[in-house]
Amino acid sequence: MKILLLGANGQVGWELQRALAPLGRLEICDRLRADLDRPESLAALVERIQPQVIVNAAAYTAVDKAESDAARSRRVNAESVEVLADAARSCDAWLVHYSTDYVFDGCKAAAYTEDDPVGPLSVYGQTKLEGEQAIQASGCKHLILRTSWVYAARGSNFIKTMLRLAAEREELRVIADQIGAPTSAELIADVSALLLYRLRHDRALAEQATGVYHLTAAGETSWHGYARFVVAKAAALDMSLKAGPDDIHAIGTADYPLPARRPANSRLDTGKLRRTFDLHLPQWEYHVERMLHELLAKP
Ligand SMILES: NC(=O)C1=CN([C@@H]2O[C@H](COP(=O)(O)OP(=O)(O)OC[C@H]3O[C@@H](n4cnc5c(N)ncnc54)[C@H](OP(=O)(O)O)[C@@H]3O)[C@@H](O)[C@H]2O)C=CC1
Ligand SMILES: Cc1cn([C@H]2C[C@H](O)[C@@H](COP(=O)(O)OP(=O)(O)O[C@H]3O[C@@H](C)C(=O)[C@@H](O)[C@H]3O)O2)c(=O)[nH]c1=O
Ligand SMILES: [Mg+2]
Repeated sequence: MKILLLGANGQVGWELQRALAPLGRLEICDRLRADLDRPESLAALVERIQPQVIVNAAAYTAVDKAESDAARSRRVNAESVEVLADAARSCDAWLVHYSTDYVFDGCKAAAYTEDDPVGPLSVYGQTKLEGEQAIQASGCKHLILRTSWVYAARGSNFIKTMLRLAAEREELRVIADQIGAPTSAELIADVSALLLYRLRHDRALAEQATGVYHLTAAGETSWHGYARFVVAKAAALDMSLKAGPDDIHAIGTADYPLPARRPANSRLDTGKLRRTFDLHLPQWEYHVERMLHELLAKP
């Protein structure tokens, strides 16, 4: 099986390089080899490689910057995704693509299911939604995996920001009225590989599996709860910090103005994915602790 991987140097892309390796021959593309800012260049790439699977981990993920850079965000998150989907359709390849909790407005009281109406609050969320819609309209075989609050040992993310700030400052202020599930790139990549393996070996499943799935770790927290957890665990691993968990103050969204609006409820219901593919998703704390060990534990 030939797999074309785009965005290979991102948090998820890097873990996919590891997780997809046993499945077949990987064609690994970074930004230089596959530039999603140039949608017109991508059809020829797919045509040349003739993959059985395209995995797209590239995206414009700078949520605040996207507000003033909508055209580029749309080229990367939507227009290029449309080209990839059309190319996948042409060579009858599966397209595995990642999307986000930010396609929702966050007003629902319970966790969002795949059937809930979308309503993005930001340019990032809107352009990611347009990417989903382009895939659905293309008619290619696809898995759109919506995830949330992604982190990895390699890459920049909320955990790294909190560790840096807690090392520099005696006090932090972190939003407590946005809730979701921190999800590790490692888990996302491992599950992606399992799904592809199942699709390859279960024809009946492959025939009805196309669609959107929510893929996050189990459980939930706020950004504030997440930051406290990270700082407490880092202190226990002897990281030298100026702020401890009790120095992280809970604030409201209104107290932390940013260019992009974020959903108050980012919780995604993962029942469809777990039932369809017979999978278990671990609690969010499990992979966060592993990541901190990877970053901080001394031999
Ligand atoms: N990060 C998060 O919290 C969440 C992410 N997601 C989704 O998961 C997926 C993976 O995200 P994640 O790994 O965290 O993101 P990262 O920001 O870690 O990685 C994104 C990758 O996309 C690449 N990229 C950006 N612009 C282009 C371009 N014009 N051409 C080619 N490549 C480009 C980047 O390249 P370079 O390395 O050169 O910058 C980077 O390797 C994305 O679809 C994202 O929307 C969903 C929910 C949460
Ligand atoms: C640095 C900092 C952030 N915050 C808040 C701002 C924001 O609401 C929240 C998280 O900050 P971030 O910058 O990590 O947020 P953000 O970049 O919006 O993270 C999102 O990225 C995209 C790609 C996604 O798809 C989402 O699932 C989500 O992970 O924490 C504080 O309250 N205090 C702080 O000191
Ligand atoms: Mg089209």
